[in-house]
Amino acid sequence: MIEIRDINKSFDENQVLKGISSKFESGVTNLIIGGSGSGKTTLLKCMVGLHQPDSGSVLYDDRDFTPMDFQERIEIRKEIGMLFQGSALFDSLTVEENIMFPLNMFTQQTHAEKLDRVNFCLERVNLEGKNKLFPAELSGGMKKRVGIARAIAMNPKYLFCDEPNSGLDPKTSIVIDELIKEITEEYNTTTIVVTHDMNSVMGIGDYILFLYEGKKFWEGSNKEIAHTDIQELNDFVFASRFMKAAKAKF
Ligand SMILES: Nc1ncnc2c1ncn2[C@@H]1O[C@H](COP(=O)(O)OP(=O)(O)OP(=O)(O)O)[C@@H](O)[C@H]1O
Repeated sequence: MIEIRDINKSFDENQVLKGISSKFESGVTNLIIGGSGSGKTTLLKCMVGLHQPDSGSVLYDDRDFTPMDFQERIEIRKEIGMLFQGSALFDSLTVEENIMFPLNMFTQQTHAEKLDRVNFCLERVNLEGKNKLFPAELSGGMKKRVGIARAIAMNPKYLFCDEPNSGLDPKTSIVIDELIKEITEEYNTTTIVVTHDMNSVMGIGDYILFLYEGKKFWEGSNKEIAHTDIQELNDFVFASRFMKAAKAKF
């Protein structure tokens, strides 16, 4: 479980995060949603230590991450898997080398042990045998799956996904969403997904945190979101004519 308490973050005069508190449970998919510029990525970066919040705390299973120095954070960092926007694979490395990267960095395992783990992760994302391909030889959906395989290589307790569906067609997006949900439930990870994708919200949003102008505006599940009367949330989630019509049928 990850808890954030009263997170504030400004860039010069621009206060981007305004006192955000929330709890993200393990074994469920937690989504952070909100319009462009509402502070989603900044919050994610504050949580993983890429930004230092001005005030507030981030607790990983009761371990306060915020006051820790670089060295102290390493233990928690080893427990974090990240799926970056655009997959962020190393183009000059093969699929196998990409997935092995965190194992080389953080473990003392033998090559055979690391290869076993790579093969296990590749199988888990349905890409067995693709070890020697380079990212340029993969489709967008395959790249995301390799990104997920790399993110789970260290058997993480915490999984962060930044816009996992960006650039994917709707069908492939659902495959990626389902994979994230399955992995979360199978390994009981605390999973946090930043997304714009309303199919993800309705499909896998066990817990949803809606940010609006840097504030926590609403929290709840995908079942509850269909019945909310909050104008700002409705305008965001049910923005299209199709979604408005679909909502009327819930
Ligand atoms: N490193 C930075 N320096 C200065 N301002 C920043 C920085 N990072 C983000 N901001 C500002 O913080 C605000 C929120 O940005 P953020 O990227 O967190 O929003 P977002 O909700 O993730 O948006 P999007 O959905 O478009 O990715 C924006 O006004 C942005 O310009």
